[in-house]
Amino acid sequence: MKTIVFVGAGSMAQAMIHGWMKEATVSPENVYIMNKSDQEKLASLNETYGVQLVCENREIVKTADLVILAMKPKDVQDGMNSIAAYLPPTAVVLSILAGVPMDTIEQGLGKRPIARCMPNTSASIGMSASAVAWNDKMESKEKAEIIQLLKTIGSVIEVEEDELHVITALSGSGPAYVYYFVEAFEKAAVASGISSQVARELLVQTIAGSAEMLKQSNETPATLRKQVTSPGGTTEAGIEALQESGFADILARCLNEAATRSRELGKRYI
Ligand SMILES: NC(=O)C1=CN([C@@H]2O[C@H](COP(=O)(O)OP(=O)(O)OC[C@H]3O[C@@H](n4cnc5c(N)ncnc54)[C@H](OP(=O)(O)O)[C@@H]3O)[C@@H](O)[C@H]2O)C=CC1
Ligand SMILES: O=C(O)[C@@H]1CCC=N1
Repeated sequence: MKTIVFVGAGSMAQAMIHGWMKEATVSPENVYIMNKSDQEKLASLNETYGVQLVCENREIVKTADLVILAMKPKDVQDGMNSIAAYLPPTAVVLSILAGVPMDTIEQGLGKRPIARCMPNTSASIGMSASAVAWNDKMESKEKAEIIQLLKTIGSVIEVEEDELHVITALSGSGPAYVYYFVEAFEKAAVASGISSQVARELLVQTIAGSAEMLKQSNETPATLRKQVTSPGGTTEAGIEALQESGFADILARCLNEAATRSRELGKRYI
């Protein structure tokens, strides 16, 4: 995959570019970026990473080996229209759009090898949890190249396309839930007399440590939770408050609402 063209250079494209440049996976001379109108963002990415600008020179799309669709779902048709006439038949397409099915992309850009991936913003530090699905045109060599690219920005698992709605709700949106959790806990700690600095430092390390425990130990989350929970102790009191407040139901609702939105996005922009 020598020449890569990003159609849409926003937050997620930047996270991926940052990850690739940090790991020197891709050479910046081979990465082209385009936006709808935000030239300032393009100039800033050019200055920071040395990546190239498509600008008015759409001819460059003719040299693309890999095109990454990274605009918002509402812009998918415009974005595809802007490159369709230039896209060579050999180019592979990787979409990171929430909800939008590969069928829609095949209709806009022709039957060709297409991958649909759901990364997350932790790509910028090489910690994305990415899931990827393929259409039936994708050959194993192209799959391997895309997996290799995705591995340099974090972990990758191969899934079926219809699983991506729930995955988008879980790990695509997931960082936002964790940040919201930290915001809420920090606010509660400050209200209870701890400084936000102390609360943040302890919370962040607690999350990082717990994530590592989940990765490194062979125990289930429930067993690890029980190891913290002394009978009649503080954790038990805290967990009871979560249970009485319907915490598990709240998270189930969060996941369902986000997955439903992903399905709706897919239908809205066909
Ligand atoms: N943010 C996240 O955490 C994640 C996002 N995603 C998916 O990634 C995609 C991008 O999200 P995100 O980076 O947050 O969005 P941003 O709004 O930050 O970036 C979208 C970019 O697309 C550009 N764009 C819009 N229309 C066109 C067009 N017709 N041609 C070329 N470029 C265009 C915009 O340019 P301009 O500003 O000029 O309009 C903008 O720079 C979405 O589909 C989202 O579902 C997936 C995983 C995680
Ligand atoms: O909120 C969104 O729609 C995108 C998809 C996953 C994360 N951000």
